[in-house]
Amino acid sequence: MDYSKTSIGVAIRIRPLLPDEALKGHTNSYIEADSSSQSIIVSNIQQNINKRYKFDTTLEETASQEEVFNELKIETLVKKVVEGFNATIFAYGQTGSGKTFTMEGYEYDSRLRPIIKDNENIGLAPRSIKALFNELQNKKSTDFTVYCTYIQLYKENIYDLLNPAHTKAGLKLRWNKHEEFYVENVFMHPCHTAQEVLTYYHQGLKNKIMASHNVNAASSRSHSILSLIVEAVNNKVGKITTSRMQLVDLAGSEKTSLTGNEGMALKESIEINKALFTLRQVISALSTARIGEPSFVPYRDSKLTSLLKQSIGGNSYCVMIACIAPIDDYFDENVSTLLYATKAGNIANEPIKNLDPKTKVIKELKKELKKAKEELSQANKHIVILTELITLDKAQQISKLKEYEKQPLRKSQIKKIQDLRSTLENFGPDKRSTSPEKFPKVAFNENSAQNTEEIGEKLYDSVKMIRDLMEHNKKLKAALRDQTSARKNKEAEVLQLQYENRELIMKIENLENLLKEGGRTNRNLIEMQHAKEDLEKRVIQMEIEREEEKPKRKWASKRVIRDENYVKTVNFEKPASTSPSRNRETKSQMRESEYKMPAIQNKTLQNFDLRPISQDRPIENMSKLDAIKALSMMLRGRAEAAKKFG
Ligand SMILES: Nc1ncnc2c1ncn2[C@@H]1O[C@H](COP(=O)(O)OP(=O)(O)OP(=O)(O)O)[C@@H](O)[C@H]1O
Repeated sequence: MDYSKTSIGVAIRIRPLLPDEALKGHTNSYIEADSSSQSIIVSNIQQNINKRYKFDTTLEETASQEEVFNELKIETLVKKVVEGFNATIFAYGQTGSGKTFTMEGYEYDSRLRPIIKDNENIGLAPRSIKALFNELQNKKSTDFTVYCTYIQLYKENIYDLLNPAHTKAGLKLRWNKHEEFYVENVFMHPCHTAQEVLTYYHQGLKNKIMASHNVNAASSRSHSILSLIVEAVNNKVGKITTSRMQLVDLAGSEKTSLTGNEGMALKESIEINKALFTLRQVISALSTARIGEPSFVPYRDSKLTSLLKQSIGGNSYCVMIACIAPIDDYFDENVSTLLYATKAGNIANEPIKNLDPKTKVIKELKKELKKAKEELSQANKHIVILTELITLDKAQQISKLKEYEKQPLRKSQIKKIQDLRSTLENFGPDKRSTSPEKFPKVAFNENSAQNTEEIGEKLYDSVKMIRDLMEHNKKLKAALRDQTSARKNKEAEVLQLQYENRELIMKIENLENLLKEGGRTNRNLIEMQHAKEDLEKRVIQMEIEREEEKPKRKWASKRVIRDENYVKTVNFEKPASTSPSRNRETKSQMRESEYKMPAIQNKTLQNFDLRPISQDRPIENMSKLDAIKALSMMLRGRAEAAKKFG
C-alpha cells in the first residue's frame, strides 16, 4: 500500500475455503491472488471468463492477520492520523467473505457472542488501536486525548454500541458547518491507553446485531463504525490537531437464494442490500467524475454513505479491503466485488491536515512576526552603520561604506549602503574637512538625514506592528487557554454523565431483581394459601367424620366435650390401652398423652414455620385442632398482607 498517492488504496483479500466448502470443492471457477504482480486472476470455464485485475495490494489465502496489517502499512497510516490527517479502513464484500474476520478476528460462540482472546488471529481494529497508542506515546512533546465512539447502522437506524440505553428509533444524523455529517448525542469516551479503547470496543462487539444463515454462522446484520478521534496539542509550537481514524465493518451483500433467509431475515437482508446499493452508486459516480467538473454523488441516499462522505471522495486517507470467498457459488458476487474495488481505486481523495482554525491564525501570525523581527534587526544594523559614520569625515565614511558592502548583508541593505556611498561621492568635496572631529560631515548631509528619517519611520512602523502582533498573540493564547479549560470541563461533564448513567443502569438492575424477588415471594404466598385451603377442607372432612363416629365412640366424645370441641373426630393415634401402667394413669395424664400430635403431622406443620404463632405455647404442644386453627389464621393473615402489598 502506498500512502504517497491520495486516491483510495485498494487491497483484495481472498479467504481460505472453510472445511465444508473444501469438501464441495470449486471446480468451474478459479480466483487467485498473484501477490508478486499485485493482481487477481479470475477464470470461469462455463462463462468463458479469463481476466486479470490489478490492485494496490493483494493478499493470498494463506496471508495471516499480521501479514495483512503489515502489507497494508497500517503503521504508516496511523502516523498520518497522529500528524492530523483523517483515515478510514473499510471492509467490503459479500456475506461470509471474511470482512469481520479481517477487522475483528474474534470467534463467535453458538449464542453469537464474541470470544475475546488476544491471539495471532486478532484483526485490524485491535491492531490499529495498539499501533495508534504506540505512535502517540512516541510524541513526547504532544499531549493527546483519544475519544472513542462505536456505532452500528441497522435498517437505516443509527445505534450507539457503547450506550445500550439508546432508543428504538436510534440516534439522529446531523450536518455541521464544515459540511460534514455527524451523529448527534453519540457517547464519546475519552481514553488514555489502548487497553481503555479495547475495553470499550469489546463491550460494543457484545451489543452488535448478529445472526446465522446458510452462508455464515455468525453474520453481521449491521454496518459498524469504530471511530478514534485524536486530539493532539503540541506543547512546543502550540499546535492543535484533531483527526479521526475510522474502522468500518460493512454488513455483507446477500443473495437470498444462497442465504435461505425468509420472513424478518429476508426484510433485513433487503435493507442491508439497499445501503450497499447506495454505496456502490457513490463509488460509481465518484470513479467517473472528472476533476474540476461538478457531478452528483448520492451520498444522502443512505446514512452509511452520508457518514462515509469524507472517507470516499473526501479529505481522508482511505483503504478498501475487498474480501473474496473463492467458491463457485459466489463467483458472480466476487466478480462484482472486484469491479467495485477497481472503481474505488480510481476515486481521488484529497487528504488535508485538520488544523484547529485558531492554530492556523497563530501559525500565520507567527510567520509575520518572524518577518517583522528580521526587518527590525536589519534596521538596527543600518542604524549602527549610520551612527558609526556620523563621527567620520567624508573620505572615511566612503571607505567605511565600502567595507560594509563586502559584509554578508541582505541585498536590499547592501543596495542602501551603495546608494548612500554614491550620494556621498557625488556631493562634492567636504568644505569643513579641516575639523572633522568637531563637525561630523554626514550629520549635516541632507540626504543622510532623509535616510535616517526614513529608517526611523520604518523602525517605528515595525515596532508598532510587532507590538500589535504580540498583543494579538496574547489574545489568541488566552482564547486557547479558555478553550482548553472548556474542553476539560466538558470531559468532566461527560465522565459525570457516564457515572450517572452507570448508576441508573445499576438501579434498574436492582429494581428488576426486586421485581423477580417479589414474584418469587408472591408464589410462596400463593402456595401457602393453597396449603391453607387444603387444611380447611380437611377440617370440614374431619367434622363430617366426627359426626359419623359419634355413636360408636362415646367415651372419647365425652372427653372431647369436656376439653375442646371437635378434637375427637381427628384421626389420632389411639393410646395403648393394654399396658398396665397405662391403666394407672390419671385422667388428665391420659388426655395429655392421648391427644399429643402424631409425629408425622408435626413434621408437616413444621414446614410452615409456625414458631412465631405463640412464644409461650409452641405448636408442638398444641392440640391438633388448635394447631390447625392457628395455622389457618396465620395463613389468612399472610394472604391478606400479600394482597395489601401486592
Ligand atoms: N482469512 C481467513 N482465515 C480463516 N478463516 C476465515 C478467514 N476469513 C474468514 N474466515 C472464516 O469465514 C467465516 C466467515 O467470515 P466472516 O464472518 O468474517 O464473514 P463476513 O464477510 O464478515 O460475513 P457477514 O457479512 O455475513 O458478516 C468465519 O467463520 C470466519 O472465521
